Amino acid sequence: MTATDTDIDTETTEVSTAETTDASETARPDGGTPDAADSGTTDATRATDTSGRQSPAVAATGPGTDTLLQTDGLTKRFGGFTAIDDVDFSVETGELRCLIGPNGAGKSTLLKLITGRHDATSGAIYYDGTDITTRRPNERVDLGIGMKFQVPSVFDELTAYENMRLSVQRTHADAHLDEAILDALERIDLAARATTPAGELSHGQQGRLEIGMAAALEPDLLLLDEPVAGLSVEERNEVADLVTELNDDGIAFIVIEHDIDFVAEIAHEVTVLHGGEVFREGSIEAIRDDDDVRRIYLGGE
Ligand SMILES: Nc1ncnc2c1ncn2[C@@H]1O[C@H](COP(=O)(O)OP(=O)(O)OP(=O)(O)O)[C@@H](O)[C@H]1O
Repeated sequence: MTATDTDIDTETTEVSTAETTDASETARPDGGTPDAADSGTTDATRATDTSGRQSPAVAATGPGTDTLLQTDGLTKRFGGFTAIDDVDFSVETGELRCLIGPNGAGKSTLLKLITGRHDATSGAIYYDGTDITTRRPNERVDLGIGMKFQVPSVFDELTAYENMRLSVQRTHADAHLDEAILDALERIDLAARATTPAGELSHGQQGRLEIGMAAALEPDLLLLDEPVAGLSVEERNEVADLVTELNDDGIAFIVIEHDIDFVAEIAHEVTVLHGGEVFREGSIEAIRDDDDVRRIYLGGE
């Protein structure tokens, strides 16, 4: 996604973290997912049966359970190629999960299925008591799923303050807006750069601004696709601190990351994807010591 791709209405000045697209995809004017045409028939499992009863899977992510997100046999095919293959994956409320795996394992595709940027070919996604499998991206944002994509999404010509305003105004009334924007900038250590155009911020500061903007929408689950790619060690540590702080505040995370040191610093549990399937799940220590993971992750298979 680039800044110019994002849908900003100059009257209401609105930005959505999951409604936007990157250069490889085309946004649909109806706000629907961009790839309905290429995904083939969607026969995703429905959450209610014909009698209108809620399925056990929906209830499993509902109030009183620890599970915030659950996928059930989730599959995504691009033509004849299966990028995500019958994946059962779940995230607990408030947990911080890292998603690793070799290039092409399906990590980004899985996140895009969760945000609604891709339609599922089959299977289902349940979030906080709701079947979101066919919900539009903006509905998923409203339900509490935020996303920071791999490509920059701040508006270079707007200041840090103006960028942050785009998010904060969605959750705060006018009377408290200024204070809330400054608080949000303080949280990401950018209050002193409030009047600096985002394009003049360092790569690391831009990354923090993007995460801060996504967090300002007050999600319960925040998805980050390679948040420290290209950052210096110092900038990486700042992002690690920020993610940890936001997680301590109660936001659950799914973080895709190749930088295993960063993963070790932040993760509770790690899921390894390989060939579109869940290959392993466990603690970072167990995953690091797993010879099979090392082999596939290092490209030996
Ligand atoms: N829109 C698409 N059309 C066709 N194939 C796609 C599309 N998006 C992804 N793929 C394919 O699906 C597979 C998984 O891609 P994905 O980007 O999810 O992998 P990844 O694990 O995120 O990889 P990386 O670490 O390199 O970013 C790859 O083989 C990729 O080429």
